[in-house]
Amino acid sequence: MAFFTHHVCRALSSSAVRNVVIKHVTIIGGGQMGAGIAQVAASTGHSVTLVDTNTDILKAAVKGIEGNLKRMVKKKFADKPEAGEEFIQKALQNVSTSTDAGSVVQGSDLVLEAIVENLKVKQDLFSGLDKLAPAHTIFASNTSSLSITDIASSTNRLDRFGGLHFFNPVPLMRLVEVIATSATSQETFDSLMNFSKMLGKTSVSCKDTPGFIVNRLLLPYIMEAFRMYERGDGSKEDIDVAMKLGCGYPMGPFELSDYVGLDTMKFIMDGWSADNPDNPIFAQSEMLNKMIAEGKLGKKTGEGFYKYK
Ligand SMILES: CCCCCCC[C@H](O)CC(=O)SCCNC(=O)CCNC(=O)[C@H](O)C(C)(C)COP(=O)([O-])OP(=O)([O-])OC[C@H]1O[C@@H](n2cnc3c(N)ncnc32)[C@H](O)[C@@H]1OP(=O)([O-])[O-]
Ligand SMILES: NC(=O)c1ccc[n+]([C@@H]2O[C@H](COP(=O)([O-])OP(=O)(O)OC[C@H]3O[C@@H](n4cnc5c(N)ncnc54)[C@H](O)[C@@H]3O)[C@@H](O)[C@H]2O)c1
Repeated sequence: MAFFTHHVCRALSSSAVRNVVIKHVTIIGGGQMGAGIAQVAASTGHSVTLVDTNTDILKAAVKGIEGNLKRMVKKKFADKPEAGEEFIQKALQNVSTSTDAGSVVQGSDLVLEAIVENLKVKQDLFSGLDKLAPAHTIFASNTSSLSITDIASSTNRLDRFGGLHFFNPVPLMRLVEVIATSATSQETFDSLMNFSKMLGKTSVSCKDTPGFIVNRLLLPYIMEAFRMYERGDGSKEDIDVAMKLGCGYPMGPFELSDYVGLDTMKFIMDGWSADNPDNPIFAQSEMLNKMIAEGKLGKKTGEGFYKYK
């Protein structure tokens, strides 16, 4: 019944609003995820403005995008290097950068954030942009597990707000979770689904429940791997090999944690601990806290559970 009511309400509340065809995209946060999403959007013909507060990060992001495109083109256009070069140049021409989100959102159909996993910071960002973006602009968050409803509550565009959760590395991972809150209009949801399709991704529809689908299952698995290691029940190498060869996973839990970034893992974990203080699955990991205090954040800093140099 609730499901039926929800869908009828979504359909009614938004009947006057047209679908937004997303062509111009502002992506906020030029880190691992923002740069990856920018790469895929630009290579599929969207015009992209990538925003970060840090100009060095923006330079590194564009350089990384170019490097990744070259890697991909080598394989895809093996017999046609000139067409490959043209593809790279076209994609790069679709990307511009800025340190001021407020000045670039006017022309955007979609504003997608991939900044730090912190509710207050995301809310502050969107509440400011809500006053500057055109009425038709859809806002979306790439949050790993914060509530989309909570992030959207900082704006006056609840019907034009949803979640678009990409996976790392964005150019290779085929899934996007599309999240609708109870206030997201059917048109907004359809536009986000269609955008994911235009990026060449497969989408699944998710409710705005903690961790959506993937992270609700992934987080307890990774945390249990940490506990096994902390108890001395297995070495990190053996646990990684076991999960790769025993389950066919491309990376073991420690390799994957280094890949995601241990700071991001902790931001995610802290959110779950705060909301579920009595659930041992989400209890703090002293090992993780110590590694972060030592600046070992994983692949991005050259060391996490493993060394990368
Ligand atoms: C406590 C909290 C826990 C929750 C955490 C949640 C985080 C988040 O919300 C959700 C996630 O994302 S969860 C995370 C979800 N993610 C996962 O679970 C990831 C699991 N890992 C994997 O799927 C694989 O290991 C990879 C796909 C990463 C690499 O593949 P591989 O076979 O092991 O290694 P390879 O041989 O090196 O690369 C193969 C080819 O790819 C090419 N290439 C590589 N990187 C590239 C890039 N960035 N761009 C473009 N291209 C790139 C490379 O050049 C090569 O091409 P070639 O033409 O053949 O030379
Ligand atoms: N790392 C992953 O595997 C992964 C996967 C899916 C989703 N996510 C989510 O995506 C988001 C970003 O993760 P990431 O791994 O790319 O982080 P990251 O640390 O690599 O990048 C975040 C970037 O945001 C910038 N930033 C922070 N506040 C900003 C602001 N107010 N305005 C503009 N830029 C700002 C930072 O300078 C940084 O470059 C998080 O919400 C994370 O939970 C991460």
